[in-house]
Amino acid sequence: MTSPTCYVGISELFSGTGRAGTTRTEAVQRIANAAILVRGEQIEHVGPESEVRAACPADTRFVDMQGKTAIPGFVDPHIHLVWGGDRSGEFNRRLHGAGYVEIAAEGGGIKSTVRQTRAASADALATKARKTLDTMLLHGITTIEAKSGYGLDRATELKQLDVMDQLSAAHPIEMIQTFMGAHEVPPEYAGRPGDYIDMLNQELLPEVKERGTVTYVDIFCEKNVFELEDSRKHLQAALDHGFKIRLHADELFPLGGAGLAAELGAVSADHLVHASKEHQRAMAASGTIATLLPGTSFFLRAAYADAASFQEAGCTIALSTDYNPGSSHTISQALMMALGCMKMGMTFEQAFLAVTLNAAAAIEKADTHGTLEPGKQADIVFLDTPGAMHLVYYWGVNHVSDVVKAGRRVVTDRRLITT
Ligand SMILES: N=CN[C@@H](CCC(=O)O)C(=O)O
Ligand SMILES: [Zn+2]
Repeated sequence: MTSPTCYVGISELFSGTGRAGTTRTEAVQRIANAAILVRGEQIEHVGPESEVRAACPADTRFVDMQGKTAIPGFVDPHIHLVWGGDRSGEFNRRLHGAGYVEIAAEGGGIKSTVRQTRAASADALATKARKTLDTMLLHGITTIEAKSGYGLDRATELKQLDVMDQLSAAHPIEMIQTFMGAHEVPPEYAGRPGDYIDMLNQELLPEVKERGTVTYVDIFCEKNVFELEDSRKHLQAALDHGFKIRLHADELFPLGGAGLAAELGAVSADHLVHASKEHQRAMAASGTIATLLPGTSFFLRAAYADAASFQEAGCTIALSTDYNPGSSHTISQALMMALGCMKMGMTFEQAFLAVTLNAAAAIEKADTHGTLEPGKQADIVFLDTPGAMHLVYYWGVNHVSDVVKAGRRVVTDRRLITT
């Protein structure tokens, strides 16, 4: 058996507690002068340093973290990882006054990335996505949900999934895969979203299921994209094929996607800027996580979801960057916490749980991920700060200095360890 490692000299350990998503912000613990004992891939003990040292076996290797803060690795439960090209020109057009919907209607937006993703080789897509994963790891993200959805045809959707398989096997970041063939209506099916959904249901869902690597099916349930009936049809077909489901819901218009998510028992409904109170309550009753995406609101200069309203309705709230080339080109979960606190009325504790334990719940990993507790996977981020509060208090700065993923050190002193 491998010798355990004990991380000592931790000025503050800050973590949620428990094995399920929570609305209880008291579910955070703060331990001053802490230590963490790790054996193999798991945490064996956390607590005050003197207590943990007393529990360490004789062959323990001690690593002095020199006053850093320890938190669980960030989980990001909504990532558009694999895509080609660049939309900075479109972004500049928006700064000059063009609207996101206006650009999309002209064939830009998601469709522009689809063209560039179709044209790119799998190798080029993998190289670009690997760099993104490296940047995420350096910012403390240790687990993500990653979607296809910039192909919108069989070959390119499968190419995206192939790239995800390749990166999943090679990169320390743990990846849960989602098929999002229904991200937009492709040009070949313009004006015929129902026919496209039929094709996805009959041809692609069985083939994707066969791969065995994809957990979820997601859809952009939105006015003039996939409206409620097409969304219901696709999601029901996904459930029938044995997938779990998640939705982009009520982002730009109050269509009722949040209600559909609750009705069908979706694991998560995301965006939710325009979700009605009735649908928020329905989501709470169905246990559907509310994954809020403040980076998108920021980047589109749009309204923010009302976190207090979801909290009051009893929803478990997660936060995600929604990393993508058009509406939220960022990988910083710390920045999402800052936006959650400053723009959505969240407390620090709520925002912290939303990027750790509740984000893990949004990908059904809360029993093993998202907190620093005995028996959980040893996904640990060390911050070069006197406490976790600096994630928001000293905002816009990457404070991550060291990362341990599944018990293995993968970032040391802000540098990736490549093995
Ligand atoms: N809402 C739809 N999809 C993305 C936007 C993708 C894009 O603009 O490329 C989102 O999650 O925000
Ligand atoms: Zn998205």
